[in-house]
Amino acid sequence: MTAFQPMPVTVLTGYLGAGKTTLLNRILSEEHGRKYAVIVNEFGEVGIDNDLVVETDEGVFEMNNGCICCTVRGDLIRIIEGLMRRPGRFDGILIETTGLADPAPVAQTFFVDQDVRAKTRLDSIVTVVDAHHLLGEIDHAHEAQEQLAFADTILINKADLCDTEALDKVEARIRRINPTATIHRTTRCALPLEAVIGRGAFDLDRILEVEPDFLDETHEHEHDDHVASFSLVTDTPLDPAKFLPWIEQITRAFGLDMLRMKGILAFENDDDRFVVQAVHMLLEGDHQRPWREDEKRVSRLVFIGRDLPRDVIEDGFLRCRAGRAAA
Ligand SMILES: Nc1nc2c(ncn2[C@@H]2O[C@H](COP(=O)(O)OP(=O)(O)OP(=O)(O)O)[C@@H](O)[C@H]2O)c(=O)[nH]1
Repeated sequence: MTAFQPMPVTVLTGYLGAGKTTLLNRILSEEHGRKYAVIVNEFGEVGIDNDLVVETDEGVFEMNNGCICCTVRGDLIRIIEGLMRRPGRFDGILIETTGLADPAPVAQTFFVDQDVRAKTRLDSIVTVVDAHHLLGEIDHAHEAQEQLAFADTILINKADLCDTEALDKVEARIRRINPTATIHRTTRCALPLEAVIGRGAFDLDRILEVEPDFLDETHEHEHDDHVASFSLVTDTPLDPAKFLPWIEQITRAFGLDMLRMKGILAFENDDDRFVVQAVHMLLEGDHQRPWREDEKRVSRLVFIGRDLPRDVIEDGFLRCRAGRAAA
C-alpha cells in the first residue's frame, strides 16, 4: 500500500489578458502522462473561458458566479472536496483565477479549511504578466500588485511584443514588488513544464512576511469599483463583413478603458466557431473548431473595462447581425 500523498494544487493567476489560459492549455496539451483536474473562474455572466480551454479527460469545473476570491470560495471548497472523492483519477489540480482575483484568499483556502488542508498541498502560485501592458497598468491595478506579491513563479509573457530594454524595465518593476520569485521571460507561455509544475515552490513563511494576517479568515480585500463587465448575446448569425470592421473600431475607440474583450461567434454561412479576443487595443481573431451538431449557434461577447458605454457597444453589436442595416 502506498502512503497517502496530498494532491498538489497549482494556482495560475495574472491580470486580465496576461496569458493564463494560454499557459493552462500548454500544460494540458503537453505529453507528460499526467492528468489534471481544472477549475476555471471568470469575471462576467457569460462563461467563455471554459470554451477556450482545450478538451480534458476530467472536464473543466467552472465557477462563474462571482470572483473566486470573494463569493465563490465556498464553491471552490466544494469542488475540491468532490474531486478528492475521486482518488486515482488525476495527479494534480490546476486553478485558473480571474484576472481580477486577489490570490491571497484562494491560497488561504488550502490552509484554513481543515478538510482541504488535510488532502491537498499548495504547490505553487504562478503569475503570468503581460509585458506589453504591465507598466501602464500596475499603479492603478491593486489586484495586479497582489498577484505579483504572492507569486513564487512569474512569467513575463508576451516577450515578442517588447525589446530587451523594455523587458528589463518590467522585470525591475516586478522585483520592487517581489524580490524572490523565480522569473521567466516567455512568448505564448512557452517554457518547460517543470518550471511551473511540481516544484513545491509555495513558501508559507514568505507569504506571512508579505501578509502577516494571511491565516486570519477575516482577511478583507477590495476590488476596483470602476471595473465592470457586461455580456452581449445573440442567436442571429453575425455578418463578418460588418462585425470585423466594427470590432476593430470599438477596440481602437475604447481600447484604453477596455481591459479585456473575448467572444465566441457564429458567422452566417460558416460552420466554424470564430474566437475573437482583445487586451486593450491588441485584437486577435481566428476560427477555432466546427460547431457541434448539439451546440446552439449563439454568439457571445464579454467586455471588461472601466466605465465602458454598454449601450453604444450593444447597439453596434446588434447591427452586425446578418440581414440588418449596418451602423
Ligand atoms: N503577442 C502575444 N500574444 C499573446 C501571448 N500570450 C497570449 N497572447 C494573446 O493574449 C490574449 C490573452 O491570452 P489568454 O491566455 O486568454 O489570457 P488570460 O490571462 O487567460 O485572459 P483572462 O483570463 O481573460 O484575463 C489572447 O489573444 C492570446 O492569444 C504572447 O506571448 N504574445
